[in-house]
Amino acid sequence: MRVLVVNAGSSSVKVRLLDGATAGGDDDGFSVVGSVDLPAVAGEFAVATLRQALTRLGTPDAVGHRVVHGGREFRGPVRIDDQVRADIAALRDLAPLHQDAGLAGIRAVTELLPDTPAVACFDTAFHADLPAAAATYPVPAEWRERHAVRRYGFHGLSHRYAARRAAELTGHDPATARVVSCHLGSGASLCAVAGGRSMDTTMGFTPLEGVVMSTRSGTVDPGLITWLAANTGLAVDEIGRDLEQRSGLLALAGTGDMREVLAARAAGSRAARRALDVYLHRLRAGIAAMTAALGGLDVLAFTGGIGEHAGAVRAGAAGGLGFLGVALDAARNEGAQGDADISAAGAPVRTAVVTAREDAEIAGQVRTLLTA
Ligand SMILES: Nc1ncnc2c1ncn2[C@@H]1O[C@H](COP(=O)(O)OP(=O)(O)O)[C@@H](O)[C@H]1O
Ligand SMILES: CC(=O)OP(=O)(O)O
Ligand SMILES: [Mg+2]
Repeated sequence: MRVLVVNAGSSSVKVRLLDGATAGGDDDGFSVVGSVDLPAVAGEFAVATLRQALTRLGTPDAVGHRVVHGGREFRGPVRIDDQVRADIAALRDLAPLHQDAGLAGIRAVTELLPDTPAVACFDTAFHADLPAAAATYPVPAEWRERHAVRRYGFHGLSHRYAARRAAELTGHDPATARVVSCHLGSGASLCAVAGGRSMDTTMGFTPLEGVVMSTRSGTVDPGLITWLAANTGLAVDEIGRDLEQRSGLLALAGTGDMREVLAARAAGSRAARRALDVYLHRLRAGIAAMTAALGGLDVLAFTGGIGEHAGAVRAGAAGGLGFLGVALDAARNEGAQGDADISAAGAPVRTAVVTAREDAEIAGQVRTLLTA
């Protein structure tokens, strides 16, 4: 089955054609036939550009879309129809930038391929069965009941794939392994995975909670927000924008690009050093918290642009986690290209680098749903 995977992010759209006829392999039997990255402007992108891309890539049998928020309704992949599209749109207030991008992708592809079956695959679905202790905020019942306030979690497509792949790479059985998956891209979250199930994760009601990101703060004291609103004249939407777009690495180092942070630190920048120290402090704390949710750790997985390429970040995180049994082989860590086991010989916890393959995960879900 040839599946066109559309991963429409807030700043770019990645379109890939995968062919699932190839059996076996590292990515659920899907090989990438072609790939096109398109710019997205404010969540929209040109149908004409997409048409050109499709002409180059060829005709798919089915389409799979990454949709960030599935709310309470969507607990797994669904065939897209008018009702599903309306239900996805109704969730936009919960993650406006991400949801608008996903909807724009669905709209554009539907226009070009109206008769091709299309499936929505959700970032939140992997976390739909989080244990109540991890999913519940200790806030008034009316918030939880009337406004569906809970911890949803995100990056589920990436975590699900990375946890399984990291277990395989390190000689563990994915059906039983306890894996902490670290998706470190411009957005970042960690996930505690036991036997392929999400047991805890660092993002919550929105993709703002958790570890430090490129431009997002991650977790801050909620009292800070009420204090700012009461005392500074900043409007609530300005505070929200500042926490999402003007915080994180950008706020501390002047750039949200980890490559630039690492280069500036190497050149002696104190701001870059502190930004990295804060990033790693929170990352290690998050990994330890995820490990506690699992009652122990077999495999630590790094994925996403930073997780895959920033050996210094992996070393900085692992360096403080020896007490958990994590230890890296310095040469393997520095030299890692693509999927690799980077553990020190004899380390009781294995550490792996995994290329993020939301596309393979989506294609697999599309095939499973449409052939069921
Ligand atoms: N070689 C590298 N070294 C360090 N960081 C890198 C490297 N390559 C990419 N990154 C970082 O990865 C991040 C983007 O991750 P990615 O997963 O591609 O983003 P997105 O979440 O937008 O899909 C950026 O902060 C970028 O600096
Ligand atoms: C959910 C989320 O944060 O996605 P991204 O990392 O693509 O911004
Ligand atoms: Mg990403």
